[in-house]
Amino acid sequence: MAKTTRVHNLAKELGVKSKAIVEKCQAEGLDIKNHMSTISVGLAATIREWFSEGEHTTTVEHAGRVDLKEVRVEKPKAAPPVTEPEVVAEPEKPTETETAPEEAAPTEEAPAEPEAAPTAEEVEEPDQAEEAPAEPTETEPAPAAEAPAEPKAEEKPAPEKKAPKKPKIKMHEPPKPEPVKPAGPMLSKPKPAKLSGPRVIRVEKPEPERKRRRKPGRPSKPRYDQPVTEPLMPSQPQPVKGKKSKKRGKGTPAETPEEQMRRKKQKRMRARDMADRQARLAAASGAGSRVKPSRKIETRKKTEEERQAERPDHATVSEPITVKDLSAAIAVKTGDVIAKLMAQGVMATANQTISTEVAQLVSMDFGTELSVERKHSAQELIEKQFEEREKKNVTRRPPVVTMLGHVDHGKTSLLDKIRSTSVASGEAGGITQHIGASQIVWNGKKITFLDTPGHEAFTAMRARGANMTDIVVLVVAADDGLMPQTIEAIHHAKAADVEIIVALNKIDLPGTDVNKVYGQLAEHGLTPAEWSGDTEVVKTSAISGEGIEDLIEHLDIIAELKDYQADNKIPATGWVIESKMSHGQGPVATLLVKEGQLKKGDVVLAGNGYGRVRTLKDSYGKNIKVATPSYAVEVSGLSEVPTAGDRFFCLEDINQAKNAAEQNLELEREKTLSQRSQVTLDNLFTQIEAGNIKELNLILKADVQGSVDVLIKYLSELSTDEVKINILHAAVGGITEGDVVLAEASEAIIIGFNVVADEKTRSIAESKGVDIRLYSIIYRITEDLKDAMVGMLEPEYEEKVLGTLIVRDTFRHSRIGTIAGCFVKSGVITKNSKVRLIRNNIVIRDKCSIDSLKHFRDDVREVKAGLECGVKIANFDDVKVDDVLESFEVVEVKREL
Ligand SMILES: Nc1nc2c(ncn2[C@@H]2O[C@H](COP(=O)(O)OP(=O)(O)OP(=O)(O)O)[C@@H](O)[C@H]2O)c(=O)[nH]1
Repeated sequence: MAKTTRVHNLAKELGVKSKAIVEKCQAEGLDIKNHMSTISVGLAATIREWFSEGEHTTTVEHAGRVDLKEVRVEKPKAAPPVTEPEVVAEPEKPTETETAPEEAAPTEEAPAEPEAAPTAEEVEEPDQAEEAPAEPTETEPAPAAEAPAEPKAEEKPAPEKKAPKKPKIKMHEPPKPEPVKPAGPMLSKPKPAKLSGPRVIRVEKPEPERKRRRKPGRPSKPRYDQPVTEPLMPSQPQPVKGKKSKKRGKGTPAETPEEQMRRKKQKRMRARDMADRQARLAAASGAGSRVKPSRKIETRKKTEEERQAERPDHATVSEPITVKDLSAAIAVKTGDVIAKLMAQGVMATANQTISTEVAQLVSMDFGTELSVERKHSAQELIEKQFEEREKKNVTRRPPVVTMLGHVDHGKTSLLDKIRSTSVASGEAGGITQHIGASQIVWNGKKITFLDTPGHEAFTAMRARGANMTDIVVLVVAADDGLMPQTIEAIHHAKAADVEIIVALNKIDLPGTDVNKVYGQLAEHGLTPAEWSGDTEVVKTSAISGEGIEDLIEHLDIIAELKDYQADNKIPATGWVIESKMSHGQGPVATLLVKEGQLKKGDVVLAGNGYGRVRTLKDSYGKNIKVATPSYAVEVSGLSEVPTAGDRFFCLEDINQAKNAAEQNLELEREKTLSQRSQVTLDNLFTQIEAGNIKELNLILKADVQGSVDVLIKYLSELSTDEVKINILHAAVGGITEGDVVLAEASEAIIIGFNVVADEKTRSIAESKGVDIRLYSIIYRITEDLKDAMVGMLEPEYEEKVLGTLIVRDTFRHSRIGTIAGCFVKSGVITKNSKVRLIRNNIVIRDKCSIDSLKHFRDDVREVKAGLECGVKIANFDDVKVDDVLESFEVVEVKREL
């Protein structure tokens, strides 16, 4: 690096006044303020030239001479001539300068030849042009712009070029009679240091460039080193900030096209960097960024707006839909989606699945229309594969007939008569409890019968049965006529688009009014053929056997007309009619073959179950080898008990069956989870608002009948125009599992007044999401319900049960009172916990403090499950053996409305 000196040191060296140097420098436009200012080596060399006597020999310096007489200090002896050490010091650094002393000789010796001054074009290097300020130089005769490392310039004798316009020096005019002497052969005074000045000038050239960058708006001062390419005084107006960049952008005339390209490229890259940075800041939403607060807010706002704009109008997701999937599809934060779901009364975490309907509702709230693509399960793919199979052996198959009708109208008896068995007499309670199936052969033709239960509770199964069937025999007792379930059966049969034939049963009974029944049938779209309608009505008697053959004949005629067909050679498929877990055989299923053949040893997929067919039995319990279309067979060998109505498939690969069965199980579980959205007091208001609830179902359990009656009265009065209070069940006693099941099925809330739910019931309720509310003050129940219905349920405290204790013995102490000797059945009891005393599921005493808790003789803080302890309930002594103590703590609950 260049060594520097100070003005006063240099003045001392030259024997001149510091002030003279300062003034001279300032006159030349240099930034030298006072005698303490630092001077670079190059400048020092220049100054030495200025203050030398007639040895102004450099090729680049054209500043006015200094009148040394004026500026010399009083004691000339103190001013030594230019010293050698200075000269030696300079060449220490760059290698170029090392050669300077040697190269100086020819330069010094060379006579100054102004004509020989090279033009700017000749001497300018491209690099220099780029680094140099943008002031134009083309019109100026360039001073010797020799680079230190440029041998070409050094070889040439340094010509004295034309001096550019010189700045006016205020201090003094150069003496007229003494024109500038060209550097002459002054061998007697060899001062090589003088020549090193201009060389060093080139080395330090980048410095002024840096300064200019720092203060781009300021007019640039002429630099001492500027003669390299331009005169010291600017010949043009000073560039201002904007102009400068513009100028640079266009490129100086000295710039080559490559340089211009390079500069443009750099500019583009800088712009891209800035854009990237802005993007990163925006993506980080300002968090952790070093952006100024004002700008941060601006960025965040912009981001939110952008998000709004980025939300798609339409999105597509595949089932099953998790909250995460939905948020990704509609470009909304998962937290926001969860909040929206909560507002709709659906509690779900990011990874939980939600129903399609709920997902679409949420999407609409965010302004996105959601399409849901059904993801094809393995079973669906198998189904498709089966449907596309080539059928080469299509033949007629027996019709599948289902007996439908009202309870006790004689379905089973009729079927029994048909197949000449005695199934009806063997049934428990006289009610058909499950779907049975049988096949009869009549005149060499087969007919398959499905016997469906007629009870209301089995409506769903009956509906499934109707879908499997070809012909429905609507059994109507002639004495009863059409009953509610008969009408329902008609609707099911019509919806399934199957043939309907009416068996007007019990025709043997006296006093039956056939025309009345005909009229009823006609009312429901089944006008009898006798009345010129399309419906065949066969008068039958399961007792006398009247009309049985006629009925079978009619069935056969319909089958012939419809020509039911199937391929009986391909792998079988069909439905599960019924299933059970057999003690000896494991899962057993009754399958109705729709198509193909089912053999012993076949791999079967049926709902969640799969396996090889171990046994194959017909409806009479006889082992058979193969079942063909319309056959109902009982199979064993499945891994799980399938559900009635499940489709079954015969597959070649047991692994395929296994995978599909496992997937079915998983899908079923997800479906159950996504469908569950129990009503609770917390989400009641939102459910009401969302229109999900029009009736609030309640189950009331209380300690005494009086409480039940009062509660029914008070709670019924809470009904409003929006919500009707519907008390499903009200009874005396503790809350049972049955109450929870009923509450789950009917979306009800359980209210317990002075009663509790036992541990098992509580855990079932928790798993099913059933809300159980326990109270000991009636008005609190009404208040809570009222508040919940208007969405004003206050955050409050909830009791968290810690443990359950059984009182095994009691000890009377004259001073303390009755101590309950307890066994901690579950959980824990702590000294600080509250207890309630329960006798026969009725709360006898609630929220009691504990006076003392002992384990043997020791006072303890807590006693855990499996240990015994002594509990003294504060201010209460009526403790009895077998009482239950429930320990609990009161915790604050934040409601999420
Ligand atoms: N007199 C007379 N009684 C009949 C006739 N058919 C059935 N019954 C009687 O009606 C009662 C009910 O018969 P079921 O065959 O069990 O009737 P269901 O429709 O199968 O009844 P669920 O299985 O409960 O749906 C029995 O006592 C039968 O003996 C009939 O044609 N004439």
